[in-house]
Amino acid sequence: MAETIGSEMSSIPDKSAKVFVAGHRGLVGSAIVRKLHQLGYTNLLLRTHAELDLTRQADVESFFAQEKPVHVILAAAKVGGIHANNTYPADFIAVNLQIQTNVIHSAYLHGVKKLLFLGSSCIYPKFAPQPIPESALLTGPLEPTNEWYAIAKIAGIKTCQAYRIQHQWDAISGMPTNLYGPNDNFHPQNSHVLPALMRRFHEAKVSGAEEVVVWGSGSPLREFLHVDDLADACVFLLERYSGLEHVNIGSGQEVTIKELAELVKEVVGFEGKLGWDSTKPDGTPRKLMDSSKLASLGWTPKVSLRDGLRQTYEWYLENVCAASK
Ligand SMILES: NC(=O)C1=CN([C@@H]2O[C@H](COP(=O)(O)OP(=O)(O)OC[C@H]3O[C@@H](n4cnc5c(N)ncnc54)[C@H](OP(=O)(O)O)[C@@H]3O)[C@@H](O)[C@H]2O)C=CC1
Ligand SMILES: C[C@H]1O[C@H](OP(=O)(O)OP(=O)(O)OC[C@H]2O[C@@H](n3cnc4c(=O)[nH]c(N)nc43)[C@H](O)[C@@H]2O)[C@@H](O)[C@@H](O)C1=O
Repeated sequence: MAETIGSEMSSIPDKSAKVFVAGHRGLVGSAIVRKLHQLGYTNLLLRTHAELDLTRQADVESFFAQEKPVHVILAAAKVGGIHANNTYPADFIAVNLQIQTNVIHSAYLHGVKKLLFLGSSCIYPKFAPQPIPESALLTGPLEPTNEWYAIAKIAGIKTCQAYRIQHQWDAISGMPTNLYGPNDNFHPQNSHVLPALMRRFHEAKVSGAEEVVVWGSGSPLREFLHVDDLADACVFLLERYSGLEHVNIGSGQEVTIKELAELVKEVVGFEGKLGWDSTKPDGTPRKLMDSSKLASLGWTPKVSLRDGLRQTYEWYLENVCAASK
């Protein structure tokens, strides 16, 4: 199976073609919608979860039969941080398998030209070589706190590959690293680390608390990518990549959780102390992705972690805090 940029299956999309962005109100989907609008795409097909529950196979089939989108970006999923993944394993495996199987199969059946599936860096083995190349997939045991979600995401990559091999259908997969930005989930327990800390530091600053408690040991390393960069990479892949293998999408910017906590503390302006809750899991010790394949196709990220944090905090103040007053 050829892995080419600009192969027969890949063509630069017509900007008036109908593009279905599944999950358009989430962190990733909303950034992809902003990027598509910015690039001049005029015919976006959008449905809220309440309007179309993607776990319902018959509804998904009717939707595709009626709407006949030309391209699909699948950014709808059950998503959460380490605590949510560890607490709701059945939801993370079942909902994600259902959504992706329904959407991929219906898209294929109803003549979609190209589909982009999004996985996650947690698909790789817990002790994968660093930085992690695409070829590390399925070479070792997974991190237990998110293995259910990872198994669903691995099945998504394999489903895209199977449809490509059997039907010569243009389904591709992108593997984003840890993301952050506007429209993130700021839930105190179920969110990812960056929005969780932003909220906790902000609330501590407002209440005059002396200490903010951060989970785990502070030693795990994480690579963060601003969601606007991710959205840019997704459209880049949709327009230019057509290959069997999934593509890593990272920033190359890696920090320890302790460094992240100190950076968020500074951006928010909290002047108290940091405490550590060692009863909470650390998860994977390190997951820096090797994004050289994407770089070799011509894509590079633009937003630094410090600038991205400042912009996200402004967004949080204007949209989450202001809305709750
Ligand atoms: N956030 C991150 O750090 C990372 C995310 N990713 C991947 O990016 C993709 C998007 O994640 P992200 O934007 O963060 O997630 P969000 O939780 O912010 O958004 C997910 C979206 O999917 C929708 N959705 C969930 N279930 C259903 C359903 N049954 N039917 C229809 N819509 C549904 C949600 O709608 P509603 O809220 O109404 O339920 C929401 O709009 C996922 O595939 C995720 O795995 C990959 C790596 C890192
Ligand atoms: C994107 C990725 O996200 C998940 O994996 P993760 O990278 O481990 O996610 P996380 O952001 O929740 O935590 C990162 C680190 O940060 C520490 N940490 C400190 N304090 C808080 C805190 O307050 N909240 C959270 N959530 N973590 C905290 C936490 O203990 C851990 O060491 C996957 O489940 C999976 O969904 C996936 O693909």
